[in-house]
Amino acid sequence: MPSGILGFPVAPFAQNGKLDENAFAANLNFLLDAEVSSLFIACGSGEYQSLTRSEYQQMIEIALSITDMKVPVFSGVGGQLEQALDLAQLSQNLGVDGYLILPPYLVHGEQEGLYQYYKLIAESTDLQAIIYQRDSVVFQTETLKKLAQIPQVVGFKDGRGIMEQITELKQEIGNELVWMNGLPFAEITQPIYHSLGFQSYSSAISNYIPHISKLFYQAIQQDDRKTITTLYQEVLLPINRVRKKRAGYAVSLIKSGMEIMGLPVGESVRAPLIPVEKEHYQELAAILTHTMDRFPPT
Ligand SMILES: O=CCCC(=O)C(=O)O
Repeated sequence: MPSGILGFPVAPFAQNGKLDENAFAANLNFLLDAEVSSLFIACGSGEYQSLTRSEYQQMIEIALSITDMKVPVFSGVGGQLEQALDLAQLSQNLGVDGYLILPPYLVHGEQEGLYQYYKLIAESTDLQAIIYQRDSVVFQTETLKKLAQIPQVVGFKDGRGIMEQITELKQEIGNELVWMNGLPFAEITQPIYHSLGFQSYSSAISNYIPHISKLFYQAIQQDDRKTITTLYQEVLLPINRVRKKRAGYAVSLIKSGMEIMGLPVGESVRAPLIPVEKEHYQELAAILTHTMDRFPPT
């Protein structure tokens, strides 16, 4: 199971709205050069909800080809149950190492229903399965305990940030799972999650300023409070303030950050996401200019 900084590439779309395979490959190579511990393909930042089945397959095939087993590759599966089961099988057939099970869409489930949804998907293949708590899903301890008993279930990723709940989950279930911080801008809360024993997190900014991700991760590991505070004040909190200005900026701001840093991605996102507005784009550009001046990549 991966630990440390988890890479979550985007799904670049060309001017014609189609998946830009070359830009996607460039994003993957950039993340590999940044030494992320693993790649999570077609998840939230990869606009899972908007991909066609063939785009999904293309992204996984490109990722497996480029990584060439250098790092583990996980895919996103979820939403409508039958689609999730189909994509889980496709992921296994293509050769991924595991998948992140995203929540169901449109409906809120009772605990028993959530248990059955994640169990059916996790048991549908032999792959490593990571339970992703986000949006409509909040697990009770007993539910996650039962899921942790499923052999394929190896990890839990939190995207809700309910501190009391995840403290109890971690204390009650412990080392039966690998624990990951999966909040939209995980660096912001990672010092807290680290203290709870969550050693890994999905890093959106590793798509465009990976040296900051690594600097921050190392500062947390070494309890270097001075560096943590400096990065919070000068980089992370300013970016997060822009991210919070519009729904969906957790994804579209990644593409703008990559565009500003000269990475070939294009800014288009698929509805209901919206591209970053000019004013916010300029705010992010100013933050990144300051970031590169103050913390140049070594
Ligand atoms: O990129 C940050 C969050 C990534 C994530 O959890 C997802 O893509 O689902």
